[in-house]
Amino acid sequence: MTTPVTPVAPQLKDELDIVIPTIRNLDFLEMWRPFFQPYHLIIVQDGDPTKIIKVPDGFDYELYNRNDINRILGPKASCISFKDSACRCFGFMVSKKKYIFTIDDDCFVAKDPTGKDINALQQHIHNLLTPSTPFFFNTLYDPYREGADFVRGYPFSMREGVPTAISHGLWLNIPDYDAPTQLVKPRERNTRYVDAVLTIPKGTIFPMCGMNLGFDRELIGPAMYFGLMGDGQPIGRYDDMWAGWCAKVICDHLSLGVKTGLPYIWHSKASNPFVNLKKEYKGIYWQEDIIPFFQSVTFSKESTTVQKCYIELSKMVKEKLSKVDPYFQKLADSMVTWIEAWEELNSPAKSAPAANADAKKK
Ligand SMILES: O=c1ccn([C@@H]2O[C@H](COP(=O)(O)OP(=O)(O)O[C@H]3O[C@@H](CO)[C@H](O)[C@H]3O)[C@@H](O)[C@H]2O)c(=O)[nH]1
Ligand SMILES: [Mn+2]
Repeated sequence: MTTPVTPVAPQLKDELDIVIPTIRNLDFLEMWRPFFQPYHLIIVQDGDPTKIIKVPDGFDYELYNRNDINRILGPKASCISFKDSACRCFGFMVSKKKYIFTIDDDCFVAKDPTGKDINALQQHIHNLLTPSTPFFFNTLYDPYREGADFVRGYPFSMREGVPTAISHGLWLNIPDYDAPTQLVKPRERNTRYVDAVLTIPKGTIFPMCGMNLGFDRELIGPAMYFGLMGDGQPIGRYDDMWAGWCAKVICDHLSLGVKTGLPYIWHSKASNPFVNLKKEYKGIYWQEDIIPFFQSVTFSKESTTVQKCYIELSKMVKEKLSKVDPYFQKLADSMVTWIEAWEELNSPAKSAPAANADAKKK
């Protein structure tokens, strides 16, 4: 008599939301169906709210357009960008789950060197459920991976690692290049599959790309604000970068880990480099001042939570970056509005369904 096999529920099935910003369509979900269907989707529809976005049958989702964002946040909706992928952070705010995976609608399932489809979500879950090693570099890469370990000389007192807050995945085919690089290398494609996951060392910031990204919302969610970008703003396509710089300095202060590397997705659309140049050119020269600012950031010992760090950081942004451009005063204020909105939607007092009651659900 064969013992019945109890189906194994997909890992973190009820603890993870998949957040997708879209101004196009969701046809890409068909390819991800085997990996994504068990999970709840939060779709943030950007652009014209009267446009109907078709969600393929069989997916459990909630969808928010600009009207929903305005209705739910009221005046605080001013901190959520319009006409930029930055709008995705609204999905982070309304989620009630511990983990988030966010992916762009032009990212598809990639194949590993053996030709096997890569379950990017599963790899992000592994990255997030295993510790990081920001204080001492392990030369054999991820020591928590099957078939790897800490190398000789790695202090045993540090082998427990720290909780992982962010898992940053990469991209085959169209790499995440800035507009100038896209312009000079229009046909360059990334074909290199590097089979590694690395912890980004403490004290090092990095360019976080939002198109294939996982994070622990309870550990770092309030820092994952994608800033004021797109319509009405002097800058675009620095949404994920801004969030990455803020999140990393806060992770360093709170002893949380950030990993980069596997999983890969297949990025299919090269956005228009001329349009991108117009969106990001200010960021390209502002960042020469922004990076030294973040490298100099230190938090007070009173900043013991992400929210407290973020508010302290907003004050530093206002004080030290406003001389770069008045935009940073507005951004600093929006950072505070973001935290206020986050607290409003996520404080225990506010019942979870209320925040999602307005969403189009299925
Ligand atoms: O106004 C907009 C534009 C786009 N979106 C949605 O956001 C993602 C990314 O859009 P796209 O693929 O066109 O952008 P890329 O140039 O490939 O990548 C940039 O986007 C960020 C990474 O996510 C980062 O700034 C760059 O890497 C898609 O899902 C679009 O539908 C939008 O919502 N609003
Ligand atoms: Mn893209």
